[in-house]
Amino acid sequence: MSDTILDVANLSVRYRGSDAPAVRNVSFALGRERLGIVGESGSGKSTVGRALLRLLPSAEVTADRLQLQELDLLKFSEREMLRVRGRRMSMILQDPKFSLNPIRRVGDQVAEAFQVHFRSSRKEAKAKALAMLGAVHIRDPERVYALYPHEVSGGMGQRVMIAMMLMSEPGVVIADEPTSALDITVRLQVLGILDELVRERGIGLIMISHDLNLVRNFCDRVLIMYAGQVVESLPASRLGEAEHPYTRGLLAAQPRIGGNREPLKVLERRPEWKRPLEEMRA
Ligand SMILES: Nc1ncnc2c1ncn2[C@@H]1O[C@H](COP(=O)(O)OP(=O)(O)OP(=O)(O)O)[C@@H](O)[C@H]1O
Repeated sequence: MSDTILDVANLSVRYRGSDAPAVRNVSFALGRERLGIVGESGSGKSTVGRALLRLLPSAEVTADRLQLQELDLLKFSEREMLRVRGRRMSMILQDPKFSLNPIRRVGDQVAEAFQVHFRSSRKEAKAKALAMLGAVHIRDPERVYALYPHEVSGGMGQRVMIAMMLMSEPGVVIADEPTSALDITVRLQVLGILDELVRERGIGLIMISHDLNLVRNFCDRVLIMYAGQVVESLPASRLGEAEHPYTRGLLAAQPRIGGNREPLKVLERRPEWKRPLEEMRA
């Protein structure tokens, strides 16, 4: 891993009115790499992503450290966070339809992302938006610029969202299930674009997913979350050597093409799985 872009220590989140914290003592450092956060539904993955951007008005968020390059985010007011969100750290969500304004042309929305952050002229923002639509491999940027969100396919919409997010040249991108609504060929194209962001633009990418196989093949490192905690953290290439019983259970429950035709294993959760690997070893 190269130099640290984002450093998180003991991040915890409790939603108001809830007895148990949704996220407990999550720590990690992100470099110019692809970091996967994987875990079952409700394990707290998206809450981590939203807490980093402080998009949780109905929750109590605490941490010992939330450092984004030179910025100490723990000291930032809501007003100061407005300049961090989208500018220094961005998020891509599963369904672009919820993030795009349905009554405005997609190109104007991409251009606006530039105008807002850099206070540029409309002409300059349009030129930059067209270049960025080209950079995410949209073949005819002029034509796509003029389309409305309902006129673009899911994969094209996701590329438009990535272009919009890149306009501000963020250092960290959080992608929350960015490809789960896409078919397999389009999914591979979008993953290819995200991969380019890391290799060519040097961003740090956090890929939130429930798909262990995707994370194993795409990411450099993986954090495994269970019941709000990171129970194990390891290089993606060494996932097969995972030791935590929950991770081992997840791996055993993966369907395999071409494997023996056996009934798929069902994951039976145990109370002791709530202990991270280090505690189990101690
Ligand atoms: N706005 C909210 N108010 C109260 N509780 C919430 C809220 N959002 C999430 N939770 C709870 O926090 C826990 C973690 O949810 P989170 O969405 O982070 O999990 P996840 O791992 O991302 O799941 P999924 O894969 O289904 O998105 C869950 O128990 C969920 O019910």
